[in-house]
Amino acid sequence: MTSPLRLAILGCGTVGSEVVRLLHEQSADLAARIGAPLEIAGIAVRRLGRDRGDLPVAPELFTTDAVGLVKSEDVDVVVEVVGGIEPARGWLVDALRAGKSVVTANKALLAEDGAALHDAAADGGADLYYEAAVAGAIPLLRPLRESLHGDRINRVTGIVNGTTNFILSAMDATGAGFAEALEEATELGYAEADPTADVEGFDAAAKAAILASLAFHTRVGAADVHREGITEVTAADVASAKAMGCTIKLLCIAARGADATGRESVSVRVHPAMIPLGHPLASVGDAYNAVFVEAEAAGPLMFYGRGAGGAATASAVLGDVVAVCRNRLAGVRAPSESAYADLAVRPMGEALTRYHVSLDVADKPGVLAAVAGVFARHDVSIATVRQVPAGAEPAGRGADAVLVIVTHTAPDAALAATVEELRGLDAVRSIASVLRVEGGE
Ligand SMILES: NC(=O)C1=CN([C@@H]2O[C@H](COP(=O)(O)OP(=O)(O)OC[C@H]3O[C@@H](n4cnc5c(N)ncnc54)[C@H](O)[C@@H]3O)[C@@H](O)[C@H]2O)C=CC1
Ligand SMILES: N[C@@H](CC=O)C(=O)O
Ligand code: NA
Repeated sequence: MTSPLRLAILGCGTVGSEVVRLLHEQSADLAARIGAPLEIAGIAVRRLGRDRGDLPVAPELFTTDAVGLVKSEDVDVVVEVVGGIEPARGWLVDALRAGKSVVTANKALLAEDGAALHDAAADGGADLYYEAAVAGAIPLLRPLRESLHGDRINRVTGIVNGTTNFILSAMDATGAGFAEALEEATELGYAEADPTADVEGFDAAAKAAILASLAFHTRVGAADVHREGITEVTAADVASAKAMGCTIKLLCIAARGADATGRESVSVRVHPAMIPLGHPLASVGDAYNAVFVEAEAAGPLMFYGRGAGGAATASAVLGDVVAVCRNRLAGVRAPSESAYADLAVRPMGEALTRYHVSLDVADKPGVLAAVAGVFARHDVSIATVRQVPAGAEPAGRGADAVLVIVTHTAPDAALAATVEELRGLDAVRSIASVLRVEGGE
């Protein structure tokens, strides 16, 4: 058999330790599939003292000198599972420029400065693979990057954050509020000690940027993504959704469309939205992820599985390790980044959405007409109106009546302006819930 391919592993936390374990457990199969054995050249960690006795590797492989490990002449492949922007960016740019293949799970870095990595990969003639960065174990980026390159993708809609999906699923199942559901997610080990990146939508926004870049052959960064998290989603919102035969999910939506001047562009957004129970994403519960891709010739495609967790994520990392190692042995590299389309990213105000608005109103003549007039002034067409008498569900608001309005599709800016004007209307006592609605029209 050919001489071993040598791996530098950067980081040995949740994902890194599982990568190391699987490399050991699967070593014979991996060698057979690649055509050469894999050897760990070193594992960069922050502190050497930690007890990692359960990991099947020689203790002398651990080092705190990540830079030295990356630069080492006898490293072929760098596996980065540390996360964050720096020092990861510096390590990976150096490795790629030196012609080393890189496998990374670092969605934050790819969304913040994917260009630096792709450019370095092109400069060094090296492979850059990152299947684990979006939707963990689910094979999704390779299909977008390879299998669907003969097709034209129009839209990608996904649940790409496991923590928030767990929280929203728990709120839906038990009627719990956000804080209570977050506590449960933390107890079960889904949410991290600082859950900000998950619950405020930063993690999903980074993944949305990566998905949009691949789907539309355009560089889309985290800053291009409209982002809203789930911290404002209330038990009343969940009840409103249920009453409409819907559920609430944190969605990542990347869609082609025309901008205000009619030029082709894309919109990329992450926000909570109501989706009908019959929508393919509605039944994705617990901490699972799913991504729905709509392509012109292929039609709808659905990808589903575990988007997080050490072993699940390590599966995607190892799949990439096998791919880059095979390429090295064959003396080839995967096609470079495809960003030729260079489409503009539309502002959120131009995204076409639908709103569900629940208003506490006075139950007297003329109120419905006044409310409808506000929608008309902003050129927003109403799809359905439901009036719930005070005391009926949703209960306990002390209003005379609750008006539940669902709109047809309109630019987000027009919908937001409608809600703002409704807030100032005399007949409207308060706005109980505003949520976007996706699917089903
Ligand atoms: N945990 C998960 O379910 C998933 C994680 N990812 C990504 O995988 C990457 C790793 O995530 P986790 O393993 O969950 O994080 P983690 O926090 O468990 O592990 C990161 C490790 O890197 C170490 N580290 C930090 N700075 C270092 C340095 N300068 N040198 C060497 N080691 C250093 C930390 O001590 C820690 O052990 C991140 O980019 C994350 O976004 C992607 C998909 C799912
Ligand atoms: N925190 C993320 C982990 C994977 O990317 C999630 O909850 O999905
Ligand atoms: Na994946």
